[in-house]
Amino acid sequence: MIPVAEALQQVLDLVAPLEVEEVPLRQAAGRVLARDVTATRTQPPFAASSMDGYALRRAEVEPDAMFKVVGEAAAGHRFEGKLKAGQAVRIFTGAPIPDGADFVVIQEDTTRRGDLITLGHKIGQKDNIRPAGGDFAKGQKISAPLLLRPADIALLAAMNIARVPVARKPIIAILATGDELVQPGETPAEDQIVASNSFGLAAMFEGKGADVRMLPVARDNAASLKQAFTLAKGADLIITIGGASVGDHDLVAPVAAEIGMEQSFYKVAMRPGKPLMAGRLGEAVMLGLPGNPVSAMVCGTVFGLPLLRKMLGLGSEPLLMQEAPLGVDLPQNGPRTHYMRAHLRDGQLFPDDRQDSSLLSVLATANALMVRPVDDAPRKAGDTAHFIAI
Ligand SMILES: Nc1nc2c(c(=O)[nH]1)N[C@H]1C(S)=C(S)[C@@H](COP(=O)(O)OP(=O)(O)OC[C@H]3O[C@@H](n4cnc5c(N)ncnc54)[C@H](O)[C@@H]3O)O[C@H]1N2
Ligand code: MOO
Repeated sequence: MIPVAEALQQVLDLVAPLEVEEVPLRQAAGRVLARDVTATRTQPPFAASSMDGYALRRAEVEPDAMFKVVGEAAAGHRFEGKLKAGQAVRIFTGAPIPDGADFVVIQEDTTRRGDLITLGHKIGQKDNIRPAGGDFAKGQKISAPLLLRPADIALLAAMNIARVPVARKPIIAILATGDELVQPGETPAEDQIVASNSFGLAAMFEGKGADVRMLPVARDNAASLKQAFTLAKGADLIITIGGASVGDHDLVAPVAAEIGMEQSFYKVAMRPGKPLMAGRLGEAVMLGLPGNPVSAMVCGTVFGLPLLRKMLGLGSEPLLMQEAPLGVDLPQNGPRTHYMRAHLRDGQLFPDDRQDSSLLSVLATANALMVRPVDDAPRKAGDTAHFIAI
């Protein structure tokens, strides 16, 4: 057994950031910007009105001042002339400020009769003009790497960047193993159960930017497992589930070795997830997860997500660890880092009473994995605890 930190480092050492590809802006959300991009234009490209009202000269603003309305400026339609003394231009939000004007009075502060407007008595100091380039200037940079959120997509669009350089999506093949497994929707025989964690892991990785290839379930024999491995060809990461322990039907390690896997490690001092293995298999990295559903999901979180982030070019930082006071007393921890399914409630952390690694219903209602270090001393309610939000 090796410590979690060492195992994670070894796993991360197996991958490098993937190559860059260009995608249309509409497909860029949720992808990782892989190269810096620069604005191809200035926004706004002209000084623009921020209100509906009248453009005029600030020097002429005083209570009861009268102006002749000589034209109109709307968004997309500038006023072509030049404003002269005593003149105003009817203007709408987003319209270019006419030549000669340096102030916009909002229409609520005016009275209009025919072509004439009269100002009220309480005109504010604010000019209601958005300067050219107030948002960004041509050449302004968006720095990579960056996970593109909806606001980034809007900014890229405003910068007129129609094709976006992003990291290629990692292809992750998920291979569940076991004679007992059927797929959701099928009818299990008496001794069978429904494959679950393969679907949970697929959701986990797809949600973080991977393309997941769900392979058919491999049966507990070498031929079936070998056949399934051939279907993983082309994947960047192969994740097996189950068959990782020491039982007579746990064939993943021997079969993977037979087809050329160079193992980095087997067994990690973590709970759940002890029988985790990792290594290189041809061009791909292989992560062999234990079959117990919570073990598989916890290993996916602790190892799979950082691997994915590194492949996407988002760096190698460990998962964000947060702190909160414990809500209960806890006994001494054992010799493995314990990822306890916990509830963060009213700012306090409450580990669930039921920590068996088969209990998906507990994992599904938890919102935190509380992390207890190896041999952590007994803890009292109120002591600081560390957790990963899930
Ligand atoms: N003598 C020992 N026995 C076990 C040890 C050990 O150290 N010595 N370790 C235990 C630990 S810890 C774990 S974790 C499990 C891991 O076993 P495997 O990886 O070989 O997993 P399986 O035996 O194939 O399955 C375990 C359990 O999970 C269910 N399973 C498997 N795949 C799925 C799936 N895709 N969806 C839902 N459920 C799945 C399977 O039916 C079993 O119930 O080994 C312990 N034993
Ligand atoms: O460590 Mo196993 O992963 O308890 O279930």
